[in-house]
Amino acid sequence: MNALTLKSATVPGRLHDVSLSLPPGMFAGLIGPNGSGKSTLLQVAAGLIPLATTFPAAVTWQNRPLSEISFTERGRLAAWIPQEARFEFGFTVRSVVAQGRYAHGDDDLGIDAALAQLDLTALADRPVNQLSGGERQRVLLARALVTSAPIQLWDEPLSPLDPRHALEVLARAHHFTRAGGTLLMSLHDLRAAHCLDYVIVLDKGHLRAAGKPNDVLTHALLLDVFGVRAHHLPGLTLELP
Ligand SMILES: Nc1ncnc2c1ncn2[C@@H]1O[C@H](COP(=O)(O)OP(=O)(O)OP(=O)(O)O)[C@@H](O)[C@H]1O
Repeated sequence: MNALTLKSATVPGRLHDVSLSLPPGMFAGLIGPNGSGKSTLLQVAAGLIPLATTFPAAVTWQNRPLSEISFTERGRLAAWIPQEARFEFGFTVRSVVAQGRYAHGDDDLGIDAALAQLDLTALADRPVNQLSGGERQRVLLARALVTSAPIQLWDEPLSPLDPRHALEVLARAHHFTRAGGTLLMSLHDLRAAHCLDYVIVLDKGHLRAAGKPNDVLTHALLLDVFGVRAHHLPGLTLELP
């Protein structure tokens, strides 16, 4: 079974004929320069942007066409984290995280654990629109994880996080995929992408390469797609204590 597939996904001017499939248990990184289509692809995968054409183009979750999955069931099967953690209203952190249980009948299951995992317990009663950027991002991560959805689609979640929180989120993500979940995460940190199971490279809306990081992140590709030279040098390595 595939957890997530895109077949010939096209959004005019943004994404061109992209096909990919991710099995359960895969932690995949989505990389590409600014404007290459990462956010667009994630929103297509989440069912938030309709495809320009239907058959044979399609998005499937667990081998089922998205069009045949009700919105409530979508809320149980997949979670999407937007690139920007913006909140218009001052709902409390706890109530925003609790939105992740909406598709489960607002049962409040796992909310305290998710708050603790994202280091938000002390902030639980604070209004979300008065938090720092990194704190707001952690609220979105907690809301996504509390859904228990087996498909997680995260748009640059690491960018606003400090080193310790970023490492903790990566550890949580690996734990999630080792337990059978599927995570597609966009990121700009190519060194972090190198540590994932699989990388997908977008360039100007086209799928440029996909596969194991060692096979895909070659010097030639990095120079051609990103315009950077890669060197393997000893440097600063960070890990959780
Ligand atoms: N709502 C929109 N309507 C029309 N075009 C859009 C819209 N959002 C993005 N685009 C365009 O689609 C292309 C892909 O944008 P997208 O946001 O998917 O790129 P990205 O790879 O996520 O970029 P970044 O690394 O800067 O976040 C860009 O050319 C962008 O200008």
